[in-house]
Amino acid sequence: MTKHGLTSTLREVPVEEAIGMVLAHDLTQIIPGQFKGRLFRKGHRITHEDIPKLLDIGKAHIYAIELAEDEIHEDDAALRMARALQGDNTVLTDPYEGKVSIKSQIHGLAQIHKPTVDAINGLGDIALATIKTNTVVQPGQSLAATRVIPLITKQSKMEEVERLSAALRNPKSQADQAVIQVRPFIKHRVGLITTGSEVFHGRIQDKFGPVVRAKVEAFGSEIVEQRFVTDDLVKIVTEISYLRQQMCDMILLTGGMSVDPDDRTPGAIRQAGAEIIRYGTPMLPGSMLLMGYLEGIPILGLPGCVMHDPFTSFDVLLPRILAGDVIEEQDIIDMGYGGLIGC
Ligand SMILES: Nc1nc2c(c(=O)[nH]1)N[C@H]1C(S)=C(S)[C@@H](COP(=O)(O)OP(=O)(O)OC[C@H]3O[C@@H](n4cnc5c(N)ncnc54)[C@H](O)[C@@H]3O)O[C@H]1N2
Ligand code: MOO
Repeated sequence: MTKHGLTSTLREVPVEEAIGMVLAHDLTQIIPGQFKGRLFRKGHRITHEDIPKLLDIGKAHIYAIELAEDEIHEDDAALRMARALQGDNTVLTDPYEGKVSIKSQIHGLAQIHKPTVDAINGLGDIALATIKTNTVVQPGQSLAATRVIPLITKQSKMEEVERLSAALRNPKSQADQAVIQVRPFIKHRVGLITTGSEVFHGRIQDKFGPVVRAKVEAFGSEIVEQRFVTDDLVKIVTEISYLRQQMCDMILLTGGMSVDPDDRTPGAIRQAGAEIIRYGTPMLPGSMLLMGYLEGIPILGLPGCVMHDPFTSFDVLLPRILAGDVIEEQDIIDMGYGGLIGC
């Protein structure tokens, strides 16, 4: 019995009979003047092709580990864990040195269930490292890696990982979720309203529209129409109604979001009948952003920094909305912790 409560034993085996067995120690090869290093590492599972290589370094016998009934090799354990964790739009790498990576197959939004990740890492002997939930990922990007710390571990640990993962699954319901999955972006028809008399009267060129358009298009959605309007509450409300009639399924307004007398945008969004989730978002930059819903469609007031700063509260909310999340007040509150980007 080892400190991990294992009962596996060491056995001396002729190499010809060792296929499929697990090497109990590193094996070093030395070719004078050319190479000195590890030929096989401890834990390697011996294959048919290994036999001549072992005979070449003078090994007629090796020490192999014989697993007890309730034990599992690190590679099998890592794979079994990864299979239990993986959900939609993910692929697994082959196990290597007790590690399996879970990667995204698509451009989408990573969804990682933190309470389950924490519970798994609480079990001991196994490590599950993940990226943060709601991260935008590209095809091939790693989402998580599982690793078994000892060479051999108890099957019961894997059963616990499978039990924790299965507890989240509910295939017949909307709430069905894997511990690690990626959601695709849904194509939205976005309407854009650019406020500001200086832009409307042509005193300055619109710099906001191109920035917002590029961000929306990066997720596969489109700006179907951009409307320009002065700092007039009634006129802004009229433009919101117009875009609603054009069957836009998301409305964005730029400018006029702070405290100057000409900042009419938050008032207009309210006047249009939107439910305001939050005006004021605890992130810098992006603190003056307004998140609301108008007849169920997302409506956002974007402050000036969205045009200027590369990453703001808009870059947190936009991918979530386009992946189909309905933003609640708690989501906005949660953005403050870690939300100081620089301003
Ligand atoms: N006393 C306070 N002042 C400011 C606050 C505050 O809380 N209290 N917040 C600051 C923050 S944070 C931001 S962000 C800005 C918010 O700006 P607004 O959204 O109100 O933007 P505007 O005042 O309309 O314009 C700011 C600036 O950007 C130019 N602009 C606006 N739209 C366009 C466009 N489409 N193309 C080109 N340039 C544009 C505009 O001419 C102004 O120069 O407020 C801070 N102040
Ligand atoms: O809302 Mo400002 O938008 O933080 O720079």
